[in-house]
Amino acid sequence: MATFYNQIPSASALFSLYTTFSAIKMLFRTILNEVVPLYIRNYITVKFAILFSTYFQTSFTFIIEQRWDSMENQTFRAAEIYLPTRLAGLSTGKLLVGSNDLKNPAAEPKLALPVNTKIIDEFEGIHLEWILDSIETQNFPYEKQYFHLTCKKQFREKIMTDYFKHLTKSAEKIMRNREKLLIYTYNREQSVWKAAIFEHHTTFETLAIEPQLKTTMIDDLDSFSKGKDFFKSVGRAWKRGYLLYGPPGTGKSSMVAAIANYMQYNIYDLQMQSVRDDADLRNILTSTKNRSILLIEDIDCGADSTSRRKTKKEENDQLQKQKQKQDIGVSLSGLLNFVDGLWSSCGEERIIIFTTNHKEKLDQALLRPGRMDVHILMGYCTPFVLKNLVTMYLKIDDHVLFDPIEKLVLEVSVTPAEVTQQLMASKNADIALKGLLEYLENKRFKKKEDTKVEEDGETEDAVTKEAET
Ligand SMILES: Nc1ncnc2c1ncn2[C@@H]1O[C@H](COP(=O)(O)OP(=O)(O)OP(=O)(O)O)[C@@H](O)[C@H]1O
Repeated sequence: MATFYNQIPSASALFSLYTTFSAIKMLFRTILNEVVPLYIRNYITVKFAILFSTYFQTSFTFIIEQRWDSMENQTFRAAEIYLPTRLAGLSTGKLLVGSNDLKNPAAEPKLALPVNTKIIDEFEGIHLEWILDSIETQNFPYEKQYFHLTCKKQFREKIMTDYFKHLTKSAEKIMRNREKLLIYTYNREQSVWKAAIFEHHTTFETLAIEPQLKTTMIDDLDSFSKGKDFFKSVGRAWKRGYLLYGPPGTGKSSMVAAIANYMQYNIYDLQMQSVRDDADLRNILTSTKNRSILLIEDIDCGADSTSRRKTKKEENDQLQKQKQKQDIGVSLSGLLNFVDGLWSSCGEERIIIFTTNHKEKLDQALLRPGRMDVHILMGYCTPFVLKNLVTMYLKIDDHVLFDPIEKLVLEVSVTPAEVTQQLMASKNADIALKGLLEYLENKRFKKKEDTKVEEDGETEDAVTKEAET
């Protein structure tokens, strides 16, 4: 009777079987490699893989890349905003935590998306798995990230039609309720925008400007933010351009802060010097988000259009500026053309703000009608602005020194920055206002002196000319 032990082949029989099988396998592989060309072998392998995945795979994966058609992919952006809300309380295995709140180091750290970690979401009972992945590429200026969103194959349509809508709507809601605004500056070395928390507390309530200007600005911003359909109906891009001009210290930056706080828009603060060329500019602009402000300060580095003879120093300055302009590879009007063209096709709800201390020096291309929608003069203090500042800083609305100070404000050009500096000198209204009065009197005295020197100079010139002739 054959026992179990009798049926087990001997070790030598097993070894000879193994060597025979290996030899056949090697022979088959050699024939295959020599007879069948590589591309046919690859083709067969791919076909097999597709066949197996189609018939046996039950899941479906959406891939969401950072860029879409060389623009920032808004679906990717929405996922980036939405997914951190799915992290708290979930056992993802690992979490990224951090804070960039410099003002409050003890602030509770925020959660961010770790790379290569599964994040689970659920939508109308459908189980979804998100993974953020990244690869380094040579073509892309920095690491390229993308999301994998996996669901059961049968829910593919539902996810396409309903879940992505839910994702973008949720992201929009989160953005609207976000408590802190961000200010981005462009890092030329890494070709990325770097964010910091924007904590400029100026609002339209604390900005001392003429009431008419305040109302105009607020109305303009309101109609802009509600103007999606209007802009569409007249075939224009949903964007608004403001040119803020006026002497230093008249509140141009404060106005930008008031606009950002009112609209709840992040600011992209662009230094033209950090732009290398058109390709760089395209990258810079396409990586800015909707509902934001593109701010370009002190743009008066264009050619001086005034006919006044320049001093040696001014000529040197201009040469330097022209050189810088060549170095940066894009001109301001080039930027404008770009913004007009590019943002008309891809951006929505954008504000662009230029500031300058010398409107008269600006390139005419900038001032052409239709370029900057609204030109706003941020001027010297008027009696109204002065009173407004005093009320804000000293919490008083009347004082015996008001009258002489108001008269002086009409005589000398004083900026709100100068006035606030004097008002900050003391919390005591008598001391602060006395200081302001003296400051203005000094200014008036200096102005008179300067006028006298100028007049004397002109008389001397006339006398010299007469003597020469
Ligand atoms: N209209 C204003 N209302 C209230 N505060 C103001 C106003 N203008 C200026 N200030 C005060 O003066 C400071 C400097 O003003 P700001 O930087 O806004 O001026 P600016 O016109 O942008 O100057 P620059 O051209 O030098 O950049 C502000 O921090 C603010 O305290």
